[in-house]
Amino acid sequence: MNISILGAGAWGTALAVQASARHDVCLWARDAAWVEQARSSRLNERYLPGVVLPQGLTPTADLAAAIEHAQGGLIIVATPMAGLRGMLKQLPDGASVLWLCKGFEAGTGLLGHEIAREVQPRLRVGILSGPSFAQEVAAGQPTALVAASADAELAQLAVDAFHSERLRVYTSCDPVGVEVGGAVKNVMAIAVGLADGLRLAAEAADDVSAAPGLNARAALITRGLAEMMRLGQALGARTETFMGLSGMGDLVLTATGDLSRNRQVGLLLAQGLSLDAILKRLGHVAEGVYSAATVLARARSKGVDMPITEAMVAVLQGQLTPQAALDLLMGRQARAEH
Ligand SMILES: NC(=O)C1=CN([C@@H]2O[C@H](COP(=O)(O)OP(=O)(O)OC[C@H]3O[C@@H](n4cnc5c(N)ncnc54)[C@H](O)[C@@H]3O)[C@@H](O)[C@H]2O)C=CC1
Ligand SMILES: O=C(CO)COP(=O)(O)O
Repeated sequence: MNISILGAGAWGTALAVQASARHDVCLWARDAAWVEQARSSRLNERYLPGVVLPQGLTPTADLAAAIEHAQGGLIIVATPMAGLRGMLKQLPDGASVLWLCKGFEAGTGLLGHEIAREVQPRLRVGILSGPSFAQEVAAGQPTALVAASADAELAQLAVDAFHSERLRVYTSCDPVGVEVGGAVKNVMAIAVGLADGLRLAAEAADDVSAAPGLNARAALITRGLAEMMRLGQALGARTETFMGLSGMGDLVLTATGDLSRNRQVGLLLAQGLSLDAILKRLGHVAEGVYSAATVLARARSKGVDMPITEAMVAVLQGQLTPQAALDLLMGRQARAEH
């Protein structure tokens, strides 16, 4: 199959590396200088250091040629959420496209499939999501993904493209649930990072008496899942999706795995670094930073209570310290769990 991956960050590059073992893969980057360098070095030192780009993978800066290459095959949009709308606008009618980004669009508050409906309703669209750190996928470490689309043939095309002995690809007919899971887990990973970071700071100060520990981590993950499900149900998702790879699976991975950029944001905020300094240090996108406020706005418009998200928005906007956010969550009125 001919596959074009649009966006040569960590995740686009990792999937391109995997797929190029069996398919003819084009990897488009907007930076022509990067393409020149990648063609000669066969490396992506900026976004995925140490991973060799196989010969079956062709880096290109020519977007039209990349789109042409995937005619009758598959296009993967691998930009952050902020680039999705711009990419979809350039794709031809009838193209088969999946995106990898996880979030709500800042400003409009839309999920990917809603953006697609708005800008290019004649595309065949879906999402590829699930617990998957790019570095592990690039290294061929066992991973399971989910391809979600209302179009079952398109989800199957994703299986044909990426399913292998190292990478299992499940299908789902619930793009709404899969997208809500991917967006909300990023915000929860910031929250868990924040709590774990407060713990590390307390250990460094040799006073862990009331610091958040493993109990707090489990509570945030579980109550985070409850927030994710409430919002998903209000937006029309299927409940069982949140018990799957793109819900609980990705939430657990991102909230507890130190490779997560969103978790790192929380850990570093708890150390007292400014958000600007953290984003510079990461050098990669941390979608939760940009979509937390839109998750909250979307929840409020549906009358959905999302207290952890609300606290994270206040921390990210500098209105609450990490400790005050935790105190606020602990101080909420008692209520029934379900
Ligand atoms: N890195 C990972 O392990 C995973 C990432 N994702 C999601 O995939 C998306 C991309 O993540 P990464 O590749 O890790 O990001 P990254 O920060 O490593 O790279 C982003 C890439 O997109 C390009 N880019 C940025 N803004 C753009 C725009 N407006 N238009 C076109 N290109 C643009 C950058 O030049 C860079 O090549 C994010 O939404 C992320 O949440 C999903 C699963 C795993
Ligand atoms: O989505 C991811 C893993 O599934 C990557 O998470 P981060 O963007 O937090 O690194």
